[in-house]
Amino acid sequence: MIIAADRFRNVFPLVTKLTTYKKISPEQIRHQFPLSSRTLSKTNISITMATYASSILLSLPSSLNKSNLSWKLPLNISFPRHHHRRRVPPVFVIVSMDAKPTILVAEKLGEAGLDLLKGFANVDCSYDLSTEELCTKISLCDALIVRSGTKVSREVFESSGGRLKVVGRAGVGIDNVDLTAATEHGCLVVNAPTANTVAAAEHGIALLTAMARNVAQADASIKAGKWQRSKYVGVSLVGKTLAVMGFGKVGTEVARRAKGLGMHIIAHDPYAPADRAHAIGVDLVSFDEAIATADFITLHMPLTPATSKILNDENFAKMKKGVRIVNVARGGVIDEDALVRALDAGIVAQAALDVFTIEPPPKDSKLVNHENVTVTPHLGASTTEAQEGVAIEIAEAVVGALRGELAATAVNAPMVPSEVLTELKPYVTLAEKLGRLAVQLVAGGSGVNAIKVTYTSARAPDDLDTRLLRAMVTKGLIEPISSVFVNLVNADFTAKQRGIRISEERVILDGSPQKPLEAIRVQIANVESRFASAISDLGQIKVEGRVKDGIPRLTKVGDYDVDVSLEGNIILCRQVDQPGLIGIVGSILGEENVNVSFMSVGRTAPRKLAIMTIGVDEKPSKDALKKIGDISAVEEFVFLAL
Ligand SMILES: NC(=O)c1ccc[n+]([C@@H]2O[C@H](COP(=O)([O-])OP(=O)(O)OC[C@H]3O[C@@H](n4cnc5c(N)ncnc54)[C@H](O)[C@@H]3O)[C@@H](O)[C@H]2O)c1
Ligand SMILES: O=C(O)[C@H](O)COP(=O)(O)O
Repeated sequence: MIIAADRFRNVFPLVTKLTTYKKISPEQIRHQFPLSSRTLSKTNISITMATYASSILLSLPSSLNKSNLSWKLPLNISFPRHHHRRRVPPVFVIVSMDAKPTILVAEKLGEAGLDLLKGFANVDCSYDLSTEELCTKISLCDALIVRSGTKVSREVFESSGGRLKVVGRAGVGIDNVDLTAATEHGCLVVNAPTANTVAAAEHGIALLTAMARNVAQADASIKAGKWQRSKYVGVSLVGKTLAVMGFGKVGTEVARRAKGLGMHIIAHDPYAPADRAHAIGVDLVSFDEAIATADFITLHMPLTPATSKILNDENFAKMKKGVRIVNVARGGVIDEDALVRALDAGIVAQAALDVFTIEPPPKDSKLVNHENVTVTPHLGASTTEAQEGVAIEIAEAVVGALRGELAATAVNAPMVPSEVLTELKPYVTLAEKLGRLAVQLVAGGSGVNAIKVTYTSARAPDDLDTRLLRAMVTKGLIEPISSVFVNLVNADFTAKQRGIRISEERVILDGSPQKPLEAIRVQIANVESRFASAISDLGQIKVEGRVKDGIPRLTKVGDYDVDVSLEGNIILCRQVDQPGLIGIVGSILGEENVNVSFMSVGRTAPRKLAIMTIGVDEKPSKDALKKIGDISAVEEFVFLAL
């Protein structure tokens, strides 16, 4: 008997000439035949002997030409001897006879994208799968496409048994995909970062106007048989100040549209170039100014450790009484309990929310049920047009990745030849951390657009491929301030898209070229710094590092020499060099139970200005940082997370 998955019916006529067959689904096959078996590889045919005495699973690789199959089964298989003794006819379970890969589409995808996929692969559209069902199916799939509703957890990668090569996220945010697990399982993750921008911006405007005119509440009221004209008097938008928090792709499009409504637009984005904002008549302002002057606030920043619950009790208290808030970014950027308190206190007059910390939110959520709150179920990207665009963008990315092409929207680390990686590993870490440090030294409102990376090395340029290092500097520069994930594949693309120019310079040293590099320097031009001492005499933020005994170390900040290992978090202080200061700072941190991993002082001359570098395992509280700032000898300081 031959048991085969339904999609191989096109080959059944061949088979049925020899025997009878029964159609069952791949899940039934897995269920019926435990496949924890050994795999034999013979020529290009892999044969798995199921542990079931009378079953054999054939898995024919996609490279095999079907017309070559002679059906002289069992080809190279020798049956377990007891088969013959017991005269049990063998059961052949055919799970893959097809030249095409299989793509599982686990959430609804636009037709144009599906057509593109179908031209290349077997496409299995199965929606609303439970985790168990997804884990069962995944072992038969080469690629998986999801939106934000499917959790692609470690369990999914483990269940794939190594077959899953690509996960495509049909949208921007990939918080639902376990990237670490994907990378560990050698699975590329790609997303579609641009096709839903306009849809998200339009939804932001829809919520803004619907909220201001009580559209949802009035609609519910009239449907409940009421006619409450005076209850639902709204507010006008024209002439009001709208603060756009996060001036990236979506924020910029919201700003453009709100200008057309006659609103006055300000924006806060520590990393957006001011000239791009000015070009559309928007002023970039500080966070505090934005929230204190706005009549309406619209959120468009990514969810990162720095933006998590950024709208909290403390910041609601700084807002104009009666402010109105729109969120189509991520639920986690608002402290939802604090928002309920601010609504009850009348600080926030209304809120319109598309996204929630937990999705779907609990039925009894006070926030969702608040009468001054308008909600939609994460619909920002849900227009026909955006979903067609996203579907095409993701289908092209997934097909390209399955073909082995480099993906411009890859979000996790690509494979790097192991010899290259082994040699460059500490420099890769150094490059990323220098990028992270440099961008955190930029003062809000400065914009980041001109970066220079200098490599000092005794190697000839041809013997040192700096693409990986440049990508890692870019990753360090962009990831702390964005929802974008950067790697070797997408680094240049991402930098260009954000208007960041990265130039490279090589300084060739005399001497032994044994070490790939002596030092890496990262400079950011045309910006102000949160830590003035980080500005070099050339007027640029400058950080430099070296690898010593395999450990990446920071060796220069601005024109000051320092020497600290790049791990944990760092507090940089500029102070007048004097005895006892290290002790004072140490005890402030000690009182807070913040573990100090190292302290080092680099000075220009005894009792003159010095830079103290303090490594801390935890982030000190605001109070502790303030106490450090209040020490009279401390002229400036900054906390930097690595
Ligand atoms: N509701 C939806 O369906 C929907 C659709 C698309 C995007 N989104 C979400 O919207 C957000 C923005 O998406 P995008 O495509 O514009 O991303 P983007 O990366 O283009 O823009 C994000 C901007 O936020 C800025 N930023 C970073 N940290 C900041 C901070 N602390 N304060 C202010 N600004 C900060 C960045 O510099 C960047 O310019 C993301 O969270 C994304 O997941 C939601
Ligand atoms: O991150 C995104 O692209 C948006 O939040 C849209 O998510 P969705 O594809 O689940 O609508």
